Parts: sequence; structure tokens; C-alpha cells
Amino acid sequence: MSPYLVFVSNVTVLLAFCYVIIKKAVGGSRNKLPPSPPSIPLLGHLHLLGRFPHRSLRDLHSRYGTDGGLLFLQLGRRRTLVVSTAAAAADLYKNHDLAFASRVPSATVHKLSFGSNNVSFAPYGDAWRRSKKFAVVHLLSPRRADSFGLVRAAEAAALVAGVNLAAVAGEVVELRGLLYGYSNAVVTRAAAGTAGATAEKMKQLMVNSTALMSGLQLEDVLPDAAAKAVRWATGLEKRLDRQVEAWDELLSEMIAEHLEKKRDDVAGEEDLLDVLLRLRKEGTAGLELTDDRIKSIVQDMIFAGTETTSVTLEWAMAELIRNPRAMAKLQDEVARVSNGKPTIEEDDLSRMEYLKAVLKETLRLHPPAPLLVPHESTTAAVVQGYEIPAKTALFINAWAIGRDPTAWGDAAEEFRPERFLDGGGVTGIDLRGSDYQLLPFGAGRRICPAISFALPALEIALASLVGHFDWKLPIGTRLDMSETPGLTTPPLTVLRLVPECKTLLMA
Ligand code: HEM
Repeated sequence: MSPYLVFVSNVTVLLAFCYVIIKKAVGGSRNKLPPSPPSIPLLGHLHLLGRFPHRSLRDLHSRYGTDGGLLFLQLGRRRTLVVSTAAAAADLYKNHDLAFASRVPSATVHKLSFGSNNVSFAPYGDAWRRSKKFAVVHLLSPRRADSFGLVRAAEAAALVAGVNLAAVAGEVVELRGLLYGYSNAVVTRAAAGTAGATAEKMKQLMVNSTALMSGLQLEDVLPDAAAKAVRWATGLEKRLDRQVEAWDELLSEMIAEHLEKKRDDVAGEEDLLDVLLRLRKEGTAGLELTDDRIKSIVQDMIFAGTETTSVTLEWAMAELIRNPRAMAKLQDEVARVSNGKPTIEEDDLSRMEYLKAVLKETLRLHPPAPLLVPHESTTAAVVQGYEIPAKTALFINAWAIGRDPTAWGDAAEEFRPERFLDGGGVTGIDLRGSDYQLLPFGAGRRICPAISFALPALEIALASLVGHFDWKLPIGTRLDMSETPGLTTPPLTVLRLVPECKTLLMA
């Protein structure tokens, strides 16, 4: 028999084996689980996810889910609990956060992230707890986030300068590239003091790695050994190895440079890599900071912080273009508060209430990670009387929760930043994880540790864009508000706009 036929017959036997296991998992405990749609062999409900899982899951929930906000799916090999209402999210976070504090394992992510020795993908346990505390206290604390004010100011000025070139030439700008460049520069400079050529190399690595990590993973349907065999047979394992080597080379260079203090950081502040190396030397990290762990953490910050920030900014601009009254109101606020100064200053941001409301409203309607980052349970849990076994994945549908009329009223689908202002109905609702109807950063143990870092980066960029320029759609084009499928969901059509310099504020 040819090696190909041997391979195919092995995979067939393994698929049949999976089918029996899945059937047992679905059938054996059906009575105790939340309701599910009808399933098919092997895939379970995987085929029902479609291109936009957050949208399909909302529809599936409305057909099959409980009034309590739960739905149960068998996604290939993965048992999955889906939460689609604020009340169910509150119950999960308040009563079962610990049980669901781990991550769904992925061989690809594990390999690309230096063994998941980071915060985002480490399984729940002592090492993750220490890394998270470490990130919250040393890397992303409000004080540390403040210390990157100069980096944000410099990168916001570069963003304005880029737009200005197009404005002076009367050209269209593709905002996505500029916003990605801005976010990537802020995060990489804060994480590793690096900009320019190294940041460019890193950007390319991130794009390639994201492509490998997105979408259905082989282990979602095949047992681990079979998935590995398929990765090997299809050349995927080799591509992964090459990608890991490239990351390793880049991050090793950065560590060596930092150790030799050869770098030239204009901000003059410690970057996150400096902090990690200093704490390793002092022995006060409470965690063994091997080179691999340091690489994994630095890479994690850059990954977690770049696209989330740029996607939010692109949606904010798209919503403001679609809602000219909101744009005018924001421009008025920026002009009034900055009072004729030539640049927007961070100290002024705290007085821009409408700006904050615009960003909350953007994150409500367009959370960049619509299903957050999936969690996994480490122990069995009884949720609303249903018995959820250990090793069940948890999807919190932050996108559906943010648009739920029960929480947001009849105008839930509309862009109305005023709702967050005095008398607006939901004044005081915040996005830091204690109001379960607004969860763009998650909540509980796995909440994003970088909210204090992310918000000023979003605010200064948006205030600068609308403060310095008026914006129009190019003649003959229409705004496309549909999404790109993927881990994060930017607009499907790159936002192309014509900027016009405002006279009040000059770049
Ligand atoms: C608009 C900006 C951002 C948004 C909307 C966002 C959102 C999120 C979400 C939804 C999660 C997963 C929460 C969960 O598992 O339930 C997360 C985790 C995380 N984020 Fe962010 N994020 C943003 C910016 C950043 C930035 C700038 C950084 C770093 C510089 C960062 C670092 C992390 C890390 C390390 C985790 C993993 C936390 C853990 O697993 O315990 N994020 N973020």
C-alpha cells in the first residue's frame, strides 16, 4: 500500500474513534447539560458556527438556548458552554470563575508562544497566577501605563503627520495601515523599546502567526497524535518551526541588546523588557524568568495589544463617519478642551467625557474579540442546575451581550454614545469588568490586565484624528459596516477616507 493510502486509512480509523468518543460525550450526559441544537457525526455542531461565530451563536442561542442565557455545543472534540446574556455572564463570573479560569489548549499556540509561558495562554495554575500578578503589578499598572505617555504622544504625532501628508496632497488615506502602525509602535516601544526596522519585522511575524492560529485547529476535530501527524504530513509543522525560529531570533536579539544597553530609547523610561530583566537580576519576580518565559511574555503583550487597539480605532472612525452628529459633537469637545493648543495633550483627555463615551459605545458594538479568548474549565461545575463537566470550553459572547435589548433597550443596535452620559440611561456603566453587560475586556480572573494601558492609547489617537482633521468618504464610495471573519473582526472593507486639515488645530 502507498504511504498516502496508509496515512488516509489511519486518519479514517482515528476519525471513527473520535466519532464514538463524541457520541458518548453528547449522548451519555444529555439530560444534565444545557440544551443544544441537533448535531451531526464527527463535527457535532461545528458546521453551525459559520464565518461569524459570534453572530451564529446569537442566532443559535435565540433558537435553542435557555432563558438563563446558556447553550451547550459539541464543537468537534470540544464540549462548549456558550453564554449569551449579561445575567448568565454575571453568574459565571461571580460563582464559577475559578472553575473556568483555564484556556483551551492549542498545539499551534503552544509552539508559537514558547510553551505558553505567558499570561494569555498559560493554563490556570501557579505559573499563570504569578505571571498575571506580575503583569498587573509591574508591567501594566496605571503608574507604568502613565510612564508611556511620551511614547503615546510621539506615536500620535506620527499618526497625525501621516494623515497630514495625505490631507495636504488631497489624497485618500487607508486608515487601517496607519492605525495598525500606530498601535504596533505604541505597544512594541512600551514592551521592548523598539521601533523602525525591528518593529516592521515583528509586524510581519505577527501577521503570519495570526494566520496560523486563526480558524479551526486540527486538534479541535482530531486526537492530539493524529493532529500532529496531519500537521507533519501537510508541512504545517515545518511552517510553524520556521515561524518559531524567526520569533526566537528576533526576541533573542532584543534581549541581548537590552542586556548590553545598546538600544536608543528616546522616551528614556524603562520598557517592559527592561523591567523583566531587572526583576530577574534582583530575583524579586516570584517567578523563574528564563529567557523563554521572557520571550513569551514580551511577545504576548505585543500580540494582545496591537490588533485589539487598531481594530477599535478603525470601528470608532467608521461609526463617527456613519453618525455625523456624533462626529461634530466629539470635534467640538476636543476643540473646546484643548483650547487652541497645537497638539492634544494627555492631561486634557480626562476632561473629554464624550470621547470616553464614544469609545465605550464602539467597544460595546464592536468588541475586537467578540467571544473574548475562550476559557476552559478544570473542574466540574453546576451552572444554573446544569452539570458542566471539567474540560468544557467557555465562550462568553461579549458581542451578543453588548447588543442585547434586555440590557440596552430598543436602540441596542444603534450608535448612541450619549447613553453613557448624565441622564443617558446607562450612566456609570463601565468596561472594567464589574458591569456584565459591557465586557470588551472580559472580567474575572482572566480579565485583560492592560485596560489602563489601552484606554489612553485609544483616547489620544482618536482625539488627535478628529481634532486635527475633518473626514469625508471619497466621492462615489459607501461605508461598509460588515466585519472580517477571524480572531479579531475589523471592518471587511478597509476604511478609506479623505482628511481635510482643520484650521483650529495644526499638526
Ligand atoms: C482595545 C484594547 C484591548 C481590548 C479590547 C482587549 C481585550 C482583551 C480580552 C477580551 C481579553 C481576554 C479576556 C478573557 O479571557 O476573558 C484580553 C486578555 C489579555 N489582554 Fe487585552 N485587550 C486590549 C488591549 C491589550 C493591550 C494593549 C495589552 C498589552 C499591552 C493586552 C494584554 C492582554 C493580556 C496579557 C491578556 C491575557 C489575560 C489572561 O489570560 O489572564 N491587552 N484582552
